[in-house]
Amino acid sequence: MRKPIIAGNWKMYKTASEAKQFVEEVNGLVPNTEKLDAVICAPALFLAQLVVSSKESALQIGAQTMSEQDEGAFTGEISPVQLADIGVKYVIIGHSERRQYFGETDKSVNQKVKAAFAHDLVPILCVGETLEHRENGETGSVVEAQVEKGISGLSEEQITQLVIAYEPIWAIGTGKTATAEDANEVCGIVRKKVASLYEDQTAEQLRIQYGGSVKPANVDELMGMEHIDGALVGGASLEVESFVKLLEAGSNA
Ligand SMILES: O=C[C@H](O)COP(=O)(O)O
Repeated sequence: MRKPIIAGNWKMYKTASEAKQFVEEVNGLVPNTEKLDAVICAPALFLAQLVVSSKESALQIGAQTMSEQDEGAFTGEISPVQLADIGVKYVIIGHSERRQYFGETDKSVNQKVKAAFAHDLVPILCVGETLEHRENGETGSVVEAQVEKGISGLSEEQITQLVIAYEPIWAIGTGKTATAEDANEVCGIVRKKVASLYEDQTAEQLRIQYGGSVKPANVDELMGMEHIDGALVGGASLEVESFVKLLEAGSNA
């Protein structure tokens, strides 16, 4: 039985006071922690404050990206050492916006995933195809390649702790959701790929999220699918009401 994980990705939204207020409101509304991992991945600027604000609750705080380096002359970067030191638990790695706008590659994504594990952060490794890939029938091969390169060199144990988020790029922020069946099919491809590289029981423990216009209206159907263990949520994680509804759906899945 895989524990569901609902993670909000706030991207570059909210001010410090809005972020603090959100977390304080959500704190008491996070459902049973035995049944769900609830995470907010906030802008780096707010992480330290939010770790403190969420201390008494089950809400966990994640970063949206990080450097693969522990330290050094890398202006503007934030290291896994620094994230772990302030109590951050999760980090999104290789989000399609990072790949598209900030030049992240499968190679750098793999280095970041390894660096996260080296500092006891849980990486949420993002993969997903463009609309063009999908229309050309390349979804499976594109996602398989991203998975294989992204997890290269990880141990069996690390795979059981890893989270992979399947996010079709054409569904991000567009209001277009993959059908639950299509999303499940690709998440199944991800699991099968991992099973071809690791033990079957390891692949069975891997948690796979779907991301792309997840909202209260479609989350139940998505969470009901065999290979979908959670959601990585942008827009609908920005409002307390909709985020809490997603958490409830996750804990009932
Ligand atoms: O990381 C989250 C995804 O990019 C999905 O964003 P969205 O829920 O706004 O479509």
